[in-house]
Amino acid sequence: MSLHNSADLVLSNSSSVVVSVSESLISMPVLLFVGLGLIILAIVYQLVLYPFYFSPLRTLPGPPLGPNLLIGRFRDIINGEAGIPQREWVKEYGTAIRVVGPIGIQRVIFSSAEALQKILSTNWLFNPRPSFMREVLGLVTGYGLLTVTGDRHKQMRKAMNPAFSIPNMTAQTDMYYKAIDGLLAILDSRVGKAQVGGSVEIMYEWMSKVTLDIICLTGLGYEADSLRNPHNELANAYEDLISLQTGRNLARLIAILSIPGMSTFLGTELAWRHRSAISKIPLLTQTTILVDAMHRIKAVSASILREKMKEAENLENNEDTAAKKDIMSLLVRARMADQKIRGSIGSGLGPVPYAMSDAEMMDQVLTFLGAGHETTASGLAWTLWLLAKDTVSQQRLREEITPHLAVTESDGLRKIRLGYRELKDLVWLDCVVQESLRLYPPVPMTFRQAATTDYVDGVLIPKGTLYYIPIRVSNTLKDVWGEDAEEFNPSRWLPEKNLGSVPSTLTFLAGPHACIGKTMAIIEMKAVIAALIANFEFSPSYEGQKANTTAAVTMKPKDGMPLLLKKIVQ
Ligand code: HEM
Repeated sequence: MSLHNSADLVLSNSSSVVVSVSESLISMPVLLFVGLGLIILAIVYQLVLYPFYFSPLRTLPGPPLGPNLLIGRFRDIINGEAGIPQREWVKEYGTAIRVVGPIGIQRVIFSSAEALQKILSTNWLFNPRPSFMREVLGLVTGYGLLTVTGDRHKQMRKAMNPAFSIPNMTAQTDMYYKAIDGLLAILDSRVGKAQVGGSVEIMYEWMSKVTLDIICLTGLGYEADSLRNPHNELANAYEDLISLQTGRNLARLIAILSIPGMSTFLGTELAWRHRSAISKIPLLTQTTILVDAMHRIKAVSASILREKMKEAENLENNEDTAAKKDIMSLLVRARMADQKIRGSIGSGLGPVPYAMSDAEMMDQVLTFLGAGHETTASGLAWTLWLLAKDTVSQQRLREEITPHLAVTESDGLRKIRLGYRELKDLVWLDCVVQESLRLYPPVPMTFRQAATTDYVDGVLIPKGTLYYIPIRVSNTLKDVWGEDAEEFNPSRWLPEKNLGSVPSTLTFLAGPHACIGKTMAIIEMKAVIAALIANFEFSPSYEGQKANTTAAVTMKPKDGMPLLLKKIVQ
């Protein structure tokens, strides 16, 4: 209403209307002023008053809050190598520190084994993954085991544990070798073409392909063959997804997903159909690449799951179908068995077993692909980098492995056919893989959030506090690992060094949310590394090459890790 119109109203109406209209005219700017004042006060409170003067955490040591109170230490975190600014802060300020991030959000870093044990194991139910993390993980890895908490997590984990048992892992090792043979053949031909000087290969890309092929076969019984088929839809979609993974994009995604309902919307068909319109909104341009990639991944996953269910039914009906050993087949069959018991128990007789819904099964497919692919690929790329720089360890590994691998007549390559037990018994291989996973943990950090107010390490932690779980920091603490904690020294894992008394690394985390795929990842890494080292010599691709990490959810080499490969003459 314009001022002119209001004046007409004053003249033509009763006195009560005159009063109320003139009051509203007076109160409007006042209201605006008060509103603005409150917003400024809230900002000052959040950025200055609370962290400096009121927070119970203000007495904890830590890096200074400034220089820019709006973004806190965000610039150090985003520009630094994953986990390294935090390591420096822990060295300088101690085992319980406070770091203030963007918009005044405080995070606490505990690095003592006791505190981490309390947060991750003893009191795990009161320290769930924070919701921003569940939103991000849910969008890219489905709302499976990585996002659920409490009783739902317990049920789901119980249903899934048997599929990841050692006997199942042992039965699966054969399934790795098809993909590994394919990788050896491709690299051999590329190195052969390059002749004397060897060939520079972007190792992260190869590791990403071989691990995708392996997880598809072992996890889902699906032949992706991304190594040989550059147009494989799943591999292409994952390539798009991986290309988005930088710290900055992750920070942007977290900001977008903090809008209520956003993560659900981005996962819908509607968002996918209108992705080109959505991409015009500046902050959402990258997000639509993610929406599209996830749409393609979900379409393939849904068809894999449908296939599994059909196979399981055929098996039930004694049709000519062999029982598949991949994890999804095991889960589908276990679910059928549970559903049968549920049906026969009827109402009220005994405990009804939990059976995953179709949607939950679908989320597990996405979780296996998301959690089991890039992590292992990063672990492999870092291991090759460390071996490329440490030629003595590389040669020692070759000498240990070579007698166990037979040369094939046709191509002169040493093919790996070792089983779970044999891989486990190769001592130096174990030392190398453990040490690489310690120094370059593919997941360098994670988060938890205090659901209740509690004391940790004698510090009062208010409800809602964000815990930065310092995986890489904890793996390289000098107090625990010795003066050479930040160096690659596989021999620290030799049985005679008796590391048994030292707490294990946090690479796969600890407690009820610890990685379910740990054994699988380690066997897979060993099999790939053994085959590569037996056939090729690895060295840095140029003088002065350095490892550049980029970290969103996983820590990868920024440049894809170019390494020089030369064939070992058998
Ligand atoms: C080197 C490879 C791997 C590393 C370093 C790794 C690391 C981790 C870490 C640190 C977590 C805990 C995350 C958190 O709670 O914030 C985790 C959880 C998980 N990982 Fe892995 N992982 C690897 C491979 C795999 C593989 C091969 C699979 C499965 C096929 C897998 C499946 C999972 C699942 C399902 C969870 C959630 C467990 C739960 O909350 O109960 N991971 N992983």
